Amino acid sequence: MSAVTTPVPAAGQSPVRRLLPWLATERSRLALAILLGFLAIGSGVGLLATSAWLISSAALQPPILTLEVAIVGVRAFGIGKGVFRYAERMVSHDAAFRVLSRLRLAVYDRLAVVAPAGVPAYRRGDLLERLVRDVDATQDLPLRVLLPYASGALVALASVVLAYFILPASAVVLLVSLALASTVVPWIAASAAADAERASAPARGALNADVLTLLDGAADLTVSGAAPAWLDRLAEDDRRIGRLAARSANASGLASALGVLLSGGAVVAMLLVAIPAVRSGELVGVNLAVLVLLPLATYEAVVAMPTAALALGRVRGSAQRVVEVLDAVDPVPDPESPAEVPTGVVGVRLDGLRASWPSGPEVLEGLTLDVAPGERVAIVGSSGSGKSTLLAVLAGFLPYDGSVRLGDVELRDLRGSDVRTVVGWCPQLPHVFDTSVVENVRLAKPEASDDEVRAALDAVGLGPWLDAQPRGLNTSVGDHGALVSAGQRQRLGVARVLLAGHPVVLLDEPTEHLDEATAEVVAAELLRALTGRTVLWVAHRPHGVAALDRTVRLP
Ligand SMILES: Nc1ncnc2c1ncn2[C@@H]1O[C@H](COP(=O)(O)OP(=O)(O)OP(=O)(O)O)[C@@H](O)[C@H]1O
Repeated sequence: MSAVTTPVPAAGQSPVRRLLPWLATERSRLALAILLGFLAIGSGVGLLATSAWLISSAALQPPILTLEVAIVGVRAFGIGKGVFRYAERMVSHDAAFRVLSRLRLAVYDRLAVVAPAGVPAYRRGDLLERLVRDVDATQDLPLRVLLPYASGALVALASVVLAYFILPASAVVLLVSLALASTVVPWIAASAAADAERASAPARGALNADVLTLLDGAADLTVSGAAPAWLDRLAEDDRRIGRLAARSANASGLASALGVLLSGGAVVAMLLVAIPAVRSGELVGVNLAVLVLLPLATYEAVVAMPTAALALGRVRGSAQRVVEVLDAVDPVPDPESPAEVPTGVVGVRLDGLRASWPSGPEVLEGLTLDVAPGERVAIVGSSGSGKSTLLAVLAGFLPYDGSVRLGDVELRDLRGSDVRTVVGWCPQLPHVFDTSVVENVRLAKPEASDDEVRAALDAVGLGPWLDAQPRGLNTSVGDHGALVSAGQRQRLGVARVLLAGHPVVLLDEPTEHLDEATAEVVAAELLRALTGRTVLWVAHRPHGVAALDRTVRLP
């Protein structure tokens, strides 16, 4: 289960709203970041306004003392702008990364809970893209959407109030221009790029999936002459992402142009309002410069809003893909009050067992079988008859109807993690990690000594092969076992199960890739090492099976 506190998302909400509870976990840091952002942009406005006043006043050559406060103000605002911006960046990124790490852990946790049968059927590269890039993209919600909008709106409001006190009519000019720049311009930008922003995350997922397929299947694709077609497909994926990025960039450029037009227009409008006010004596002359520069300074508060609107579209696309993983249904939920784990040598009893894969047809249709404690049973049957499915049920990865008892305990009454302390499973194609032989086997029992690992490897007949390797136990197996044969890879998986010492052992065709003579020897060794444990051995071929206690045929 999760090691961190993660908010429970309410299903049915929009994907972006589903992220808000995660943001709320960092609300104090985010509030501080908004305040610092306000002070940073506010210092910029203060700097320009004070400078304008200072320059205008200095032109009238007053006694220097009357300018002292403004001179200090210019310095303070100048320094404050940089210092506050730096502090805002530190605090906001700290908060965003904390949220991000919680969200990523929640996604991992979900995948760990629902795996393997409940992992959504995305292509591998696409799932990777969701875990990495899409989770990363959600940091834009606090950094590029929430903060610019919140601190920008505060500064805009403060500037309008300042303008009001200098000349009420100027506040209206400023308010209209800022309102247009913070609502209409972002809306235009977001509308122009909406489709592109929504489509960019799935397009990246497709590219990633295609790259992985090409890399994984490079040899087969090259031999079958299909590689050029896949390269063309990648090029098309790439062009599609390029087109989407160009549409976003065009929208962003359009927003910048409109923003410049608006701020320029506001300066002209300010002049039109302020000059008559100076003539009529309503406005002190030196404040004219302040009012004219105010829209330019305040523009910094709204300049990020179109970008924020575009970022929101992007976040929406990515959040949707992250939420889909978070919503993946656990096919075998843990019971509310789990039963005690059975101890000692455990038998397995199936009574009317029915099981299927999620959204697939029923594979096991009422299987009954009694395996006594310590008995070793071969499970045979035609391809697709459900042998591996039976093992997946026994390992607690698939839900079932009927009854499955481990010792005296019904399997569905146990926690999944408890089931797997009793039952060890070596699948047909065990995963090997790109590390040494010893580390690949030791992951089943991290505290095992080299001698224990070696004994397990001997029991699966890998002793002579290891003796011939210059690096022995430290021999590397390569990426996906590229440096070992299929039979060796299979036996590394079996050695893992042997080492872990589960009372019930499920082996899915452990001698599948071996020649007949080797298969007989390995099977005999293996059965010796498994003495005293209950074994269900799925087999296609008869090698070694004769030495088991009995054979059960699936219909
Ligand atoms: N991970 C899975 N997701 C969905 N369906 C699956 C999955 N694994 C197997 N199936 C389906 O379950 C059925 C039984 O498959 P299973 O692998 O249990 O048969 P098997 O007897 O072990 O076959 P084989 O001898 O060829 O390994 C098949 O129709 C298959 O399509």
